[in-house]
Amino acid sequence: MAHVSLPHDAKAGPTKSEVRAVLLSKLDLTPTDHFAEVGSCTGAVTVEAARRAGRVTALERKPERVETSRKNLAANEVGGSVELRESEAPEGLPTDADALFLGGSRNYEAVLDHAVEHRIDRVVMNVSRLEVAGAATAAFRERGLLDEVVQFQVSHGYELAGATSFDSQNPVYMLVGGAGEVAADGGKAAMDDGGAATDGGETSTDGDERVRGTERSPGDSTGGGRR
Ligand SMILES: C[S@@+](CC[C@H](N)C(=O)[O-])C[C@H]1O[C@@H](n2cnc3c(N)ncnc32)[C@H](O)[C@@H]1O
Repeated sequence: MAHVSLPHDAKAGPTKSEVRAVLLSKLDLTPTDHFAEVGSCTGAVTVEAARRAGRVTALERKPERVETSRKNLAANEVGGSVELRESEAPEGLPTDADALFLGGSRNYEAVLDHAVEHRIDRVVMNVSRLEVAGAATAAFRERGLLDEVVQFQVSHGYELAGATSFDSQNPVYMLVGGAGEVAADGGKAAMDDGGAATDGGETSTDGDERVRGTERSPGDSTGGGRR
């Protein structure tokens, strides 16, 4: 897959290429998918998504960043399948998306409500701030959306005195899940379970809260996992 070229920058973003690689593996986009994005900013994720999904609807609340997205999409010869909307989600979100990425966190609870209401199959949110990560994790769990919480940090090597040292990027918290299998009760049962699980670990045998995940180690205690 071609490199993403970003000749136009914004005051935020881009989502770094290694983070995008993990994000794209979680979103698992196919040519039949309609992908919705909250916070296109530089358009780095939008470009990669447009190369994989059949349709992309990308929202950005700041008009100058919509322009930046538009120019970077053009620089990567991506366009036809992408609808860029200047809008603050959940306003402007499509109701028929198969996958949703929250790159911006404003109104994220209402955005997650939209995902539940419209049964969006894959939902991923990237967070860099610790407090927001905690609150967003709870919001995913309360809605029965949470499959995985992934935290990672990328460092780039550089040469120092004939050896290799590293520059590290900020840690990323990636919340991964979806509403494709949320029960008809709107996730209420999962919410009730979540209530039990957020009691400071008192109900957990190993003091370790676990989410419904797909790739678990043998010692993991919870079952289920959608994919
Ligand atoms: C960290 S940047 C996203 C970076 C982007 N993924 C990229 O690669 O350039 C977050 C962006 O989300 C936008 N944003 C935050 N909340 C939003 C919302 N509810 N609706 C639309 N845009 C939002 C911000 O204006 C900002 O441009």
